[in-house]
Amino acid sequence: MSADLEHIRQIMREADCLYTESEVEAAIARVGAQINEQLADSNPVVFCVMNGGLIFSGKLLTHLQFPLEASYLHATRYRNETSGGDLFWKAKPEVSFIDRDVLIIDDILDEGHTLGAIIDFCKHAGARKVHTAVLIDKDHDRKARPDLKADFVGLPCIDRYIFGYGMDYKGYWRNANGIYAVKGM
Ligand SMILES: O=P(O)(O)OC[C@H]1O[C@H](OP(=O)(O)OP(=O)(O)O)[C@H](O)[C@@H]1O
Ligand SMILES: Nc1nc2[nH]cnc2c(=O)[nH]1
Repeated sequence: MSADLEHIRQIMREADCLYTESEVEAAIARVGAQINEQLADSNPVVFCVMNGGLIFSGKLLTHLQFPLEASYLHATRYRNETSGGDLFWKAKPEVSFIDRDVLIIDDILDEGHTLGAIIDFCKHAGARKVHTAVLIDKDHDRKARPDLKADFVGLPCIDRYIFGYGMDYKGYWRNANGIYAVKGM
């Protein structure tokens, strides 16, 4: 069924901007500097978590000034909905990372099921060390593993459903050039 584009446009018109483009870009640059400090000698395999991690990964990668291999994996829990279900692997990593450092880049750490499962997968598959970077860490007490923190975090976020910079509303507005919260959610 095709989307109701008027509804999709209305979501953007009525959304609250939580972070502007320049605030997000500054956060990405900060995360890039931290990763440069900590991982420059680790020769990591860097995995973008599709789809949401696409924009953060692309922008973050250009800040990284050391040798690395970049690839992607695709795991989804929300599948274009606004509440999550079971994690579904659409594409497991194809680049070998046995005994290598891995850096996982995703857009958001919300309840943390997705990142937790990806970390477990990489560890069981033989990664030497798994590092994680997220653009947004959502602030609430529903974390699947309260001790699971991302190593690198761009920005904190209030407990609302957000979109932009890779994050979608029903598959749309991943292209929004700021971080927006859906009205009433
Ligand atoms: O911390 P969690 O509650 O597990 O949620 C975070 C995950 O949810 C989104 O993925 P989604 O399943 O929506 O797929 P997408 O990347 O294609 O948007 C996002 O990209 C994270 O990977
Ligand atoms: N787009 C989007 N995806 C998510 N996945 C988990 N939480 C969120 C959220 O707030 N927005």
